Amino acid sequence: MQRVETPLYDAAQIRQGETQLFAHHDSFAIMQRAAEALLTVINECFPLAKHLTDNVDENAAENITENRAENRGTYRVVLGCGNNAGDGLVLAARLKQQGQAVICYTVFDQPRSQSLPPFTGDAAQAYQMAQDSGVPIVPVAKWQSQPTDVIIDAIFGIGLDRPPTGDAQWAIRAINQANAAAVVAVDVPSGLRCDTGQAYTDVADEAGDIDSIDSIEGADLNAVQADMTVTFIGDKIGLHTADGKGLSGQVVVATLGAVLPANLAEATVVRYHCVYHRVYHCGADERRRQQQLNQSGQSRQSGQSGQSRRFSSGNQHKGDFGHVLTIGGGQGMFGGAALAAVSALKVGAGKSSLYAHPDYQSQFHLDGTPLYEVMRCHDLHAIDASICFNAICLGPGLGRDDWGWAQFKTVTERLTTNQRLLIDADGLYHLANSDNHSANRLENAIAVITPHEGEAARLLQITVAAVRQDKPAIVKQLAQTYRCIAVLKGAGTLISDGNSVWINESGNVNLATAGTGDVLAGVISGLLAQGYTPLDAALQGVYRHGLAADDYCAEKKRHSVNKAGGKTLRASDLWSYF
Ligand SMILES: NC(=O)C1=CN([C@@H]2O[C@H](COP(=O)(O)OP(=O)(O)OC[C@H]3O[C@@H](n4cnc5c(N)ncnc54)[C@H](OP(=O)(O)O)[C@@H]3O)[C@@H](O)[C@H]2O)[C@@H](O)CC1
Ligand SMILES: [K+]
Repeated sequence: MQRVETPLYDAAQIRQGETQLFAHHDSFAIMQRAAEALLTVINECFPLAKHLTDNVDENAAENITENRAENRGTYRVVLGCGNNAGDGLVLAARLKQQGQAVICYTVFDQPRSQSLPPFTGDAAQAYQMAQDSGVPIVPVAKWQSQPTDVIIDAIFGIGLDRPPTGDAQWAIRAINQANAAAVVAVDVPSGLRCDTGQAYTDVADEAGDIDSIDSIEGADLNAVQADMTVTFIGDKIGLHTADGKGLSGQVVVATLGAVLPANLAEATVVRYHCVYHRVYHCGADERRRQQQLNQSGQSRQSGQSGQSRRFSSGNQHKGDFGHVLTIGGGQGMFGGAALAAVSALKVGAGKSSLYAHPDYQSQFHLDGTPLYEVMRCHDLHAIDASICFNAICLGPGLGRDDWGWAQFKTVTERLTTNQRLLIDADGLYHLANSDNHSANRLENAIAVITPHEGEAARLLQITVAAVRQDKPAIVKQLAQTYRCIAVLKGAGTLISDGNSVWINESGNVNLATAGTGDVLAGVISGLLAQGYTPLDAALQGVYRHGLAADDYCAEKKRHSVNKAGGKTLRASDLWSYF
């Protein structure tokens, strides 16, 4: 499988790109290029309204009908006070020149002196251009809820540095509630922090305790929900993770002629997706090499592209594909461990064993169905995990009680060098509560940890709100602190080896369902057992897990961003799509 990576940048790096551009080009010409890129995308993607609802006031409907009869669209451009607004103003002028019905709304007060333009620099020139083209420019107080083809959000771009308040906040809400066929964000959806993907909210951002997601769940986002974002100079981190993944819609990059560093090592964060070759063939030499690696317990060197050690000569034994031991399933919590153990098999592990609470030792069942394919492990002390198992998956449904803690201790105290280990769920709870000894032992193991935001907060002894403030930095910190590969789960899941950060492209809101994390733990463990490096196992596991959810949605004809909020996926549904 080949991994395709594209660099993502933060605002400071984008500003460097701007500086390079301005050394050779007039800055207003660059703004015009930005507007031209917006115009092209809007004309191609949203050629007149398609989805106006019936629920509109009559006058507005007449206007729309009139415009439609003349083959004209209606466009509303909402302006802030900086160059993001400048882009919007030039776009408005160009739309007007094309004969479209366009109106601009300003969210900031007009200057006290009417002789001064409300904008400065390039945005002032853009304002003049829009006025000369006859574009009406009115305060946002005149906003009426009437249907529109396209709303263009040009309030804030990379210059946003504090929560939107007053008219800006009001305008963001108005855009989100508007009856528009599409909302196009200029550069960045307003209210979204482009470096981290965290949106401002209507409640204090510092709210939230360690491990408590609920305390800040449900806050209204104070940011524009876009269908499409046309972003300039280079692609931005915040458009692909955390709140940004859902708020940005489809992202289109217009470089405007800027050349940012192509060397991925220079970019702090990359976005990736994987290209699949469904059948892996390899010759005798490769098989021999894989056997040697197996025997020595060494990991395969990772590269830009990771190839599976699986091969399809048709002459392999199930032992050739790795054996996973899942340790979990405390009292009343068997389901998570079972999901993980089966998932390891679904991604190609040869064998899967499960060590669970004695309550479950007689027979393994999931939803009433016996798990024939999962073997029982009876005594953790009696095994030498490094010999019997190629990977250990520690934590799904383990429980936070004494039994769970005892199993955690048994495993971590017996970790041998190069033991392949994934820690998830309650395993992470115990890791956070154990002394540094356990973290140090992870250094010797080939380890992957898979926390969600709450677990990450606990592992770093900070609040969930602090995790959300900068997830790219947090995932790196997790990898460095625990000396392993860290996977920070959520929209736009992040993976880090302590140096670089990857953002996964696959997956959708349906994955926010009980048990999907257990499936991911099993998937990554299954790949670890097959000989993937921990980084490849994490990257490919997260990608394949997301892709399975995307395939599920495509098949059920349910879209990944479901504005109605309906979620129908059950964790075990993913198995059919691996
Ligand atoms: N330069 C280029 O090459 C190109 C630039 N381009 C475009 O320019 C955009 C960047 O423009 P920008 O720097 O003027 O910042 P922008 O995002 O418009 O914000 C304006 C000002 O708002 C203010 N402010 C911030 N937060 C606030 C808040 N919550 N509430 C109220 N005010 C707030 C803050 O000013 P302050 O009030 O702090 O003085 C800030 O400076 C970029 O995203 C792209 O679209 C493209 O044309 C491509 C070429
Ligand atoms: K914007």
